[in-house]
Amino acid sequence: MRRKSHKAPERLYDVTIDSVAAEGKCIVRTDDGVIFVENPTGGPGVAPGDRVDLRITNRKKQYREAVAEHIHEQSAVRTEPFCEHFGTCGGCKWQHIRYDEQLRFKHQQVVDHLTRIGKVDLPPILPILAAHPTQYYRNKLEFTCAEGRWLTRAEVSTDDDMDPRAVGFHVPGRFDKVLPIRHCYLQPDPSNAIRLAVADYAYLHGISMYNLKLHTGFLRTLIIRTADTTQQIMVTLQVAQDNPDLLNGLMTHLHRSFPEITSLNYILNTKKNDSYQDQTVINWAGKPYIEERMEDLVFRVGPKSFYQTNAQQAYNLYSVARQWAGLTGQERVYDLYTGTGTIALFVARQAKEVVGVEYVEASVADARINAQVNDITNASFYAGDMRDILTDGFFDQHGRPDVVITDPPRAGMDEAVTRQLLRAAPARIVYVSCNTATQARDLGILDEGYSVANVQPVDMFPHTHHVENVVLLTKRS
Ligand SMILES: C[S@@+](CC[C@H](N)C(=O)[O-])C[C@H]1O[C@@H](n2cnc3c(N)ncnc32)[C@H](O)[C@@H]1O
Repeated sequence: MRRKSHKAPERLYDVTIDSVAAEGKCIVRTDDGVIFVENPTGGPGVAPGDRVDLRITNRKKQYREAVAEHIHEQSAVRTEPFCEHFGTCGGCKWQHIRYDEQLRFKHQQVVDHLTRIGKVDLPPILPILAAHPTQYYRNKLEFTCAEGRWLTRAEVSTDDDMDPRAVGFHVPGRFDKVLPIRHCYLQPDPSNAIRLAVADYAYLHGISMYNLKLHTGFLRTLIIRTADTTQQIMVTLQVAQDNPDLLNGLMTHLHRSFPEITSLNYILNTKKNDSYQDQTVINWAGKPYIEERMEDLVFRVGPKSFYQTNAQQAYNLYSVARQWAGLTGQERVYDLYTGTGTIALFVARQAKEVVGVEYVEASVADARINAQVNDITNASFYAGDMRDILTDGFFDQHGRPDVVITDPPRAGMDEAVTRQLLRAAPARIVYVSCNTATQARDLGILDEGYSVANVQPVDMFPHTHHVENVVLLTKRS
């Protein structure tokens, strides 16, 4: 019989957190190697400069992982978290770190990745573009409805009055557990009021929430989109059962309580999971889309369309990309991973021609509509996996690019795509990235033909570890 080992977990006492590492973890460097310290849900949350006791939770060949069990002294980079859900919610995990320090850490992360992973020659990296405001900056939030225990109204004070219905975010790592949110600092008004109205209405009218384990219940998700630039608001409810009475009651309530909602929709999803990209959206009231403005452009955003979630910072980022594209009106620009074509359309008036490529067909359809809505006739969009579509034949058919703007997902570009860009040999490549580790890897390959001429980090998501980065590459002669 094998005996269970009861070895005491390894602990380190009174160590100082050095800095932040990838994915929002912190790092401690010891003589025995590095330790990555998690900021666990429900834990105290650590910050660089804290003096802490650590419990090792995992040992790997190259590093160890740990959680902080006790904080002896708090670092000067700390500030008071603003949200009551800090430590339990998975969002805004850096709100205990001062914003100027968050920016410093993000800037450092860009420098570290580009130098250590990319190993390319770099010009001085520009100061990171800070976000203003740093709260209520998101234009889209998706809440999950679930059975929970939560007070719906301030005046309810006894345990018996507690609402068993939650509308909030998934508890990190738990597909079936939802954290009821009272006030979220991510999306502007009336986002909180709409979410509370749905939870209150469900409570008062006995509407059940979908149970992801038992597959019972009615309300699944609530998606709220707000467009700061036009003040339009879209609400989409996802329900699991075809029950017109329940649905119409709730929709009528929202419609009357929030006349500012310009697009009210629902999705009947009877599948076992909440993903709705393959489901039909029914427009219940208002228009089936909202509009965002950027300079003289109007973008239609449907319930399933992708649009950058921080519209103000997206504008700043696109402006950098367009400036670095160096357009004179004579260039053929390729916008790779174009989504709904926003970057392509943003640069189109200053280019001879723009070609956008993206693999989500619905996004390509949105891009074409947005080109029409804005009277842009020199942009064309094609659907396909970048690796398959960006062939020599494609370039022969649509013309070689003078400039490429590329904005891949977190995984970066497939190596075949990166090599294809080397072969296509545009004069400039503007590489927009939401993951500097994969961007750095790709820059290492592009180094065969290109020099890094400029680097601009952009903070799109304050109080998270995420950082966007724009890199200008110029062809070596
Ligand atoms: C970071 S988003 C960029 C969106 C767009 N540039 C914008 O600013 O709104 C990345 C886009 O790449 C698309 N994508 C991901 N993998 C792809 C692939 N293998 N081939 C083509 N498109 C892909 C995604 O659907 C998504 O729209």
